[in-house]
Amino acid sequence: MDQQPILVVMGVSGSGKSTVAALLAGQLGWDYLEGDDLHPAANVAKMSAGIPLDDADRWPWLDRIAEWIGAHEAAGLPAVVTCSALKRAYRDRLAAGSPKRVVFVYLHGSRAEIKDRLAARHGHFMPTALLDSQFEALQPPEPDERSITVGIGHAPAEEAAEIIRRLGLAAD
Ligand SMILES: Nc1ncnc2c1ncn2[C@@H]1O[C@H](COP(=O)(O)OP(=O)(O)OP(=O)(O)O)[C@@H](O)[C@H]1O
Ligand SMILES: O=C(O)[C@H](O)[C@@H](O)[C@H](O)[C@H](O)CO
Repeated sequence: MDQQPILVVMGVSGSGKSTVAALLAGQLGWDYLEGDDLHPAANVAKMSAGIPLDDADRWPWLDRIAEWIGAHEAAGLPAVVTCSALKRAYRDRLAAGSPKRVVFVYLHGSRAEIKDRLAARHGHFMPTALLDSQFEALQPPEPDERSITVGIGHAPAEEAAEIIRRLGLAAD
């Protein structure tokens, strides 16, 4: 890779984005953004009420994340950010400002596996009932996108190590 990347850790709710991305950012010593922190309050209220977000809800949120990515592009800094980035059009928006540096890391797992994890997770606004809608919206990365797909069947530290190895990144 010519320049150090800006990694967008993506996938449905409960696939492990926050867990794996925090490990990655810590090990690499890179800036980290939890994408959920940029949701407008109305989006969080909607999800908390068990109503899936639609495109109109997501665009302003994606634009905020794209702005954060853009700042790292402008500064020449590597970074890690979590974002479900479920649809191709969302990813194209996120990568538009730095097409050579954004790499999507898609955490891929079965509905059953993720449902179990969500059922065991507490204190998070996203209800398990929204998982079906997440899979309905999901468009996995296509071959022409800069991405890697990582299976979620391993321990978080192993997933982070796999990502670092496959992308040829050096941990701090
Ligand atoms: N590799 C893993 N093995 C086992 N459990 C995991 C793994 N990765 C994450 N988990 C657990 O699964 C749950 C979901 O993980 P996490 O919150 O990181 O997912 P997420 O994709 O960020 O979800 P959301 O988009 O809803 O915020 C958490 O309780 C987490 O501790
Ligand atoms: O795109 C979406 O439908 C939502 O934004 C969710 O995916 C959340 O951001 C998050 O993953 C829940 O915790």
